[in-house]
Amino acid sequence: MRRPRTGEAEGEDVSVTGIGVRQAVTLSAVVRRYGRGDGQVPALRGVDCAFARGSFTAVMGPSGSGKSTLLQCAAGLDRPTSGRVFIGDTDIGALSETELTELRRERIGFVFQSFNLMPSLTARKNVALPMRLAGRSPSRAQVDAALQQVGLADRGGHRPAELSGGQQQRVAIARALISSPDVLFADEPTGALDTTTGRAVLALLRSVVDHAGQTVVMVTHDPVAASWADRVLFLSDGAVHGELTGPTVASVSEHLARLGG
Ligand SMILES: Nc1ncnc2c1ncn2[C@@H]1O[C@H](COP(=O)(O)OP(=O)(O)OP(=O)(O)O)[C@@H](O)[C@H]1O
Repeated sequence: MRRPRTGEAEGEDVSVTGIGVRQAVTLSAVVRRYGRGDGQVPALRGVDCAFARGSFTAVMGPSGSGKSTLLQCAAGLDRPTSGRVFIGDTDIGALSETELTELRRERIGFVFQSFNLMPSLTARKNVALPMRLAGRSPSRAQVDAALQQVGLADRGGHRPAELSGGQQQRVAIARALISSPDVLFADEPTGALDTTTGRAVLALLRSVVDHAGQTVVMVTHDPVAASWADRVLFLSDGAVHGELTGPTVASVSEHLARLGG
């Protein structure tokens, strides 16, 4: 079984000294409120956490606890109401929209539950699309290498409808990996998959960390999916409520039950 590697210690410190050196992503006192006045919803109430380079973390918690909001803020897809988010040592709140777009393109990959592939494009063209939209044409070899990494070297010419759900998600992961991002964020990547295909996607995320040294942060409701991670961070009501290193299905389920999730 996997175990957290050296340097990926329990209670990883969130202090400024670790930023950019050991941490791929750091959130400091992050608050995110939606809406205004009486209708305001505090989705995150002051979150401090960090994700070590080359680690796989699952983020869990009851529905509405702020998991997706945390991921969106960490990935620079949403801006916190207050607090700071660092990718490596870059404070992304200090970036202009153009700089943030550039940083997301170069250093961050995002995978969604619903794959979000273009139905009319082949797997190869889907994988190449973000780079093409950014005005760069990846080489055929680059695209094929990304498809190879997710075990779909022989499916490049297929359209999404000709692929299984698990294969479609692997194409989406190849699309996220083609720019060799430091961090891959995944929001319920196995939520729409059956157990077997979900396991293949989790094995792939695991190998992205173990073999490519990238950092994966995954939101999930599933204790089995979370048990593939090095660490589980629990959220409840917009705040961090504990973490587990070396999670097992049983320990994750027990912690979730205590949170009421
Ligand atoms: N765009 C939005 N506008 C208003 N409120 C929002 C918005 N997005 C999220 N919220 C609220 O913020 C809180 C946290 O939402 P979030 O989606 O981050 O939770 P979650 O833990 O990912 O939930 P789930 O497990 O159900 O997907 C919830 O109360 C939600 O209703």
